Amino acid sequence: MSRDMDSKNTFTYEDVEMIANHILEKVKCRPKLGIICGSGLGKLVDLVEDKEVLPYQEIPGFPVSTVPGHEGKLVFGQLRGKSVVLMQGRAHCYEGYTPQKITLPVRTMKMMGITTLFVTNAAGGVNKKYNIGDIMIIKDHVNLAGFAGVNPLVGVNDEKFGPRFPAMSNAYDLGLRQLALAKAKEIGFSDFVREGVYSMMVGPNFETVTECKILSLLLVDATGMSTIPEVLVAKHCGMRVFGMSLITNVVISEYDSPAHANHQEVLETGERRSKDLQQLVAAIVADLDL
Ligand SMILES: O=P(O)(O)O[C@H]1O[C@H](CO)[C@@H](O)[C@H]1O
Ligand code: HPA
Repeated sequence: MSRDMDSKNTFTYEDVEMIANHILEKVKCRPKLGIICGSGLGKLVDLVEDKEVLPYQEIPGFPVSTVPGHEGKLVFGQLRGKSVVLMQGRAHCYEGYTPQKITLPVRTMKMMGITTLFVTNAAGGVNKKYNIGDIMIIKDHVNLAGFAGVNPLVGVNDEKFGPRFPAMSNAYDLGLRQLALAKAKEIGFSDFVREGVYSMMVGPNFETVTECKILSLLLVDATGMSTIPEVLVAKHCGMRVFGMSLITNVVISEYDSPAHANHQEVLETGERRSKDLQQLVAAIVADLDL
């Protein structure tokens, strides 16, 4: 397929179909479950057996992540007896990509037959009760980037993907959230697994103190720089969505505090909690109906 796809910022239905077929010609696996791994969470691929790996560079049009902690590979294989594809790393708008480009992999997964999407991310804890290392099951989001016009669904709408005005009141599937909470309890994780609201600002800077105070007033529990565009596109094309944030740091909400957020802390927390996250994802996937 032509590498012209790489310079595109928006993709037609036919473009996405071509990219999906290109991938399916290269791998034997035919998954129904897709998992996007957030910053420092790429070790989730350790759960996968019979791996088939495709670097994003080899997939026409796919944005290549430039951020440490995002490998940039599509990993197919078996996870607890189910065929899956993991995105080991994602691209973000702050890297200079359009919202349509960073969500191309989601539409491509849909076209490859994925019906359920798990999104994971590293996030800063806004809720004062949250501790570093907690896992937050996402029950809803506040699309702050969307308030500023950053939304992958802006533009001409092709009904073959989904409706012009998709509902978002049920973005994070209730059944999957209940399954995740039940599994967390079963494996003894209830003390550090919570349910809450995620928000996204474009980044790449971390939030100011006043911004953190505003997030709290907006009922946000954890904040990051990703995920929401992927969820919007996944829901638009009819996928079932489940989301989890690892609280890698707590946001700074006191003026004149000497502390500051940094990506190294984000990656270190991801590393420290990777086994727990793997255990929870494995337990959920084991009982998932696909
Ligand atoms: O959302 P993910 O990709 O997990 O990454 C989060 O971690 C990075 C900041 O440390 C930002 O990219 C933020 O979005
Ligand atoms: N803010 C925004 N994005 C993040 C954070 C944060 O505190 N931690 C990890 N990603």
